[in-house]
Amino acid sequence: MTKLSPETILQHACIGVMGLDNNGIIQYINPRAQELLVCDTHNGISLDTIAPQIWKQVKTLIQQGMNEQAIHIQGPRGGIEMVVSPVDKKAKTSSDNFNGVVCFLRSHEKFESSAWQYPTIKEMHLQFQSLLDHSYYGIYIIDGNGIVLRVNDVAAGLIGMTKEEMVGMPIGELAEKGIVDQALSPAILKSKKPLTRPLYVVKSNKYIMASGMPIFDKKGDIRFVVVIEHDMTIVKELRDQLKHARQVADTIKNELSDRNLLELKSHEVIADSPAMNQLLTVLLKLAKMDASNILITGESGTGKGFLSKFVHQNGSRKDKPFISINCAALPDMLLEAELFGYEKGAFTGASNTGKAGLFELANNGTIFLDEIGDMPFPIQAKLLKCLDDGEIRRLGGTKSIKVDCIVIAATNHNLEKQVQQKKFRQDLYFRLNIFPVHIPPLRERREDILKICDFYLKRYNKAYNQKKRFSEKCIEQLQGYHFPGNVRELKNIIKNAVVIKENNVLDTVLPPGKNKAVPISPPCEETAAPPASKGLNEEILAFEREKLTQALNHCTSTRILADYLGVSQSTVVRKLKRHGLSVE
Ligand SMILES: Nc1ncnc2c1ncn2[C@@H]1O[C@H](COP(=O)(O)OP(=O)(O)OP(=O)(O)O)[C@@H](O)[C@H]1O
Repeated sequence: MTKLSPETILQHACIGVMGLDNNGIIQYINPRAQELLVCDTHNGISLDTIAPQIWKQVKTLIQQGMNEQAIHIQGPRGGIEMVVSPVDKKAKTSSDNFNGVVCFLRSHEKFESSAWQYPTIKEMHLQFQSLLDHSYYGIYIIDGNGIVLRVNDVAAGLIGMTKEEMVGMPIGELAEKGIVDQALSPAILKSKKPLTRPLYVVKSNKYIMASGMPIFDKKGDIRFVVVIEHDMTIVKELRDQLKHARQVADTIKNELSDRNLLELKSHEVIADSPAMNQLLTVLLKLAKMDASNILITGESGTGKGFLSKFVHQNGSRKDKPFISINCAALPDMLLEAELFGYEKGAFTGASNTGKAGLFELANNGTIFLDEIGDMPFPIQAKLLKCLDDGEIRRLGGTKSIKVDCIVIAATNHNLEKQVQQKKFRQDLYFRLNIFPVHIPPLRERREDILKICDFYLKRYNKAYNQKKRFSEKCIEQLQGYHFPGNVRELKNIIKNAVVIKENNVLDTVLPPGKNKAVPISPPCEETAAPPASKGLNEEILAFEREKLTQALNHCTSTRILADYLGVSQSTVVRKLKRHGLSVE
């Protein structure tokens, strides 16, 4: 049997073997090592001269007093794995103790093919591949030049391509070719920072949330970028559905509030004109917002008191008290006592138990201050304090009482003018005028006339068991009339006709002399009344006085008197004052 010498074995070894002394002088190099390093060097030559980069690494290991260690180096023909093993293993801490090193060299190519045979590597690879293949997320890896190295099925599916099509392609092409709406990985390569972006894949019609993380080498260059993608299409669909559902809900809500409005209108508040519909919408909003300090202006009979109740009934305090007071109807002292209450013995005639004021009674509810413009100046100051502090003090009382109520004030006066004339406090005006609302006179919203006529005709027909209806001529007259007394006047005209007229067809309902259409009528402010001769004025005043005196025989309060005469309470109070009359 032929004996193989160590030399022969090394000459035929399939791995490279090289022995170096501590200075890098090659003591031995076998043919395979020469092949890998591409040199036909003989012993005695420095490794530094043939492969300076490799020597640099080996030298570092020697200087560090290394143990056996594998390093990966770049040889002239590709990557090489080199296991560097010190000759004197006992001495590990200093290069002085080494007797040189032995290097075992193997090409990466060979090493890789055999590495796959190692169970641990096989296992690791399997785990990595499973991770990629079974991930819920799309994952791909690109190198520092943006070339796709690996991609899983999910990522390829999200883009609408196969894995094979994607591997090796420059990732920038996805955006360049319009497959996705914007680039992520090229931006990461440029900024060298992690980045997350929503992408839309035009090709597959998918919405993706993609996050990329750059991985750096020791020099700080990007070695590769790992991108993880999440399919957001379902989320987007759900969001769209939610948005749609919200829109539907909003529409329903609006429809409901419109219906509420209609419902309310159909019960009591009649409005057909755009102006009134808009006004009701505003009032409804104020009611829902629990807004206080609403100032309703408008001519007498336009519905100021009526709409203040509408606000109360549509607010959160609808089950709490609604207290109304006409500020023009009482003398100063009495008005103050009514509004703020009094303690026993506060004034002559005061009840000896004292009395709560209307503000106290309206607590948690609404107080409606009608004819606020007629409120005496000294009481205005007290009201202002009450609005500012949210508390009142009874007449003759010493302690403050907290009150919380919605305040709605109304007037048919021009309050601004009254402020200029120093008849109304400016600070109170500002305080009350936070939500100003103006009700237009009926003649400026003629669309409402017919509806109001219909509504009250039905109501009074039912109440008085009648079957009256308007003739066309009558409707024309009503629509042409300028209604200085506004809705109140119209309501009274209809009531009168239903009760008094014999014929079921109402041919004319307007009082004599008023049944001619007035084209565009002037406002009904007292100041705007047509000038009359002195004689006529006197006649009217005398007639008024007589009517009032007669009515006073039947009526015990200004409210009853107002109802009896078909005018507002404030008008009655004003006229009584003018004639020096009073209710007993
Ligand atoms: N939009 C409306 N729909 C139905 N009825 C209405 C409407 N507006 C007002 N009215 C009726 O008209 C009458 C007068 O309304 P209201 O007393 O509220 O007027 P006002 O503006 O407060 O008058 P004044 O300033 O003289 O006190 C009430 O009987 C009310 O029912």
